[in-house]
Amino acid sequence: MSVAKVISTIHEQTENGISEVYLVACGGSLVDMYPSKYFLESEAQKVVTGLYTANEFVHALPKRLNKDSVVIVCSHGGNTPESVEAAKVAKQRGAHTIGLTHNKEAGLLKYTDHPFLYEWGADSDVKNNPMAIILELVVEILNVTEGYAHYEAFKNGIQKINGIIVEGKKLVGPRAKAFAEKYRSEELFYILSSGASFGHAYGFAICSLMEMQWLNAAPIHSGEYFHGPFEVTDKETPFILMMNEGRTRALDERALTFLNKYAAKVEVVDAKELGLNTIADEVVEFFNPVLFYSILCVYREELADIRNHPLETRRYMGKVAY
Ligand SMILES: O=P(O)(O)OC[C@H]1O[C@](O)(CO)[C@@H](O)[C@@H]1O
Repeated sequence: MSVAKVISTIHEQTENGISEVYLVACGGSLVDMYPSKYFLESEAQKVVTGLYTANEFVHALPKRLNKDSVVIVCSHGGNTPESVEAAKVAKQRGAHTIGLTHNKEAGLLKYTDHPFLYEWGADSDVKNNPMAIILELVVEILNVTEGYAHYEAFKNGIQKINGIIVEGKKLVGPRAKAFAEKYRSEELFYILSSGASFGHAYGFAICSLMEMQWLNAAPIHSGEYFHGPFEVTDKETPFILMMNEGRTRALDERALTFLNKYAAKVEVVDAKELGLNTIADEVVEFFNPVLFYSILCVYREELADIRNHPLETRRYMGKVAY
């Protein structure tokens, strides 16, 4: 079933229209949901949104959850116990569950009213990857519940984003190599961004650097940088700044101005330079994280290569009990 059909079907089944959207997952899958939380919190006047790591959803279930709620659960492998349990709990409460996974045998599907088996891999069009599908789901929810004035502009952006990424990857290829060469021996990185992309600052820190490279890392919201974190700025500490297109660019620019003055190890990934501004102004900000995820994959691959630490290497995950 298409995204639009799934949402209209759910909407017709509700008593008073969809009232809440809960976005629930773990790790990288949770990161993919952040742009949708940002979108709904920014654009919706009535629909309430919650973003939960799955185990917190299970242990601290929101009281608002009801039969007019939509719970979107994403699990790449489809069997993360916390995520499967979250879908089960949501279903028990009578909510409408949408499950996204790359595994057609996923345990998650047992508790999913509306499944999406998505594409994955470097060759897939990003509009068929979970981050874009979840964004489309929430755009559709907003459109059926309250109406969304920039619906067509958003749809247009969805058609454009993969082409922008293909060109962007070519542009950053040599830079990512130089980045890996320069930073190969660093053990700590701070990752800055804002708006819809803050989730990806968090994701690059916890998944790409901590999980996949066993490096220390922390995300910093570009706005929050001036409210504590900037005190650690010096010429030795590396910062990666993802600069957004759209309303929160001013926050990223302010951070850049300070970093240019007081830091020396600053890597900038700029959505404007990468051509994101060909997407309409009203919706462009929601596409920043889709771009940054793919572009930062080029950086992490170069880093993994030069450090001789494959991205799949794990010490604990799938090896010990936890
Ligand atoms: O998306 P899934 O399969 O539920 O996996 C969640 C897991 O995947 C990762 O995001 C990436 O390996 C882990 O952080 C997390 O434990």
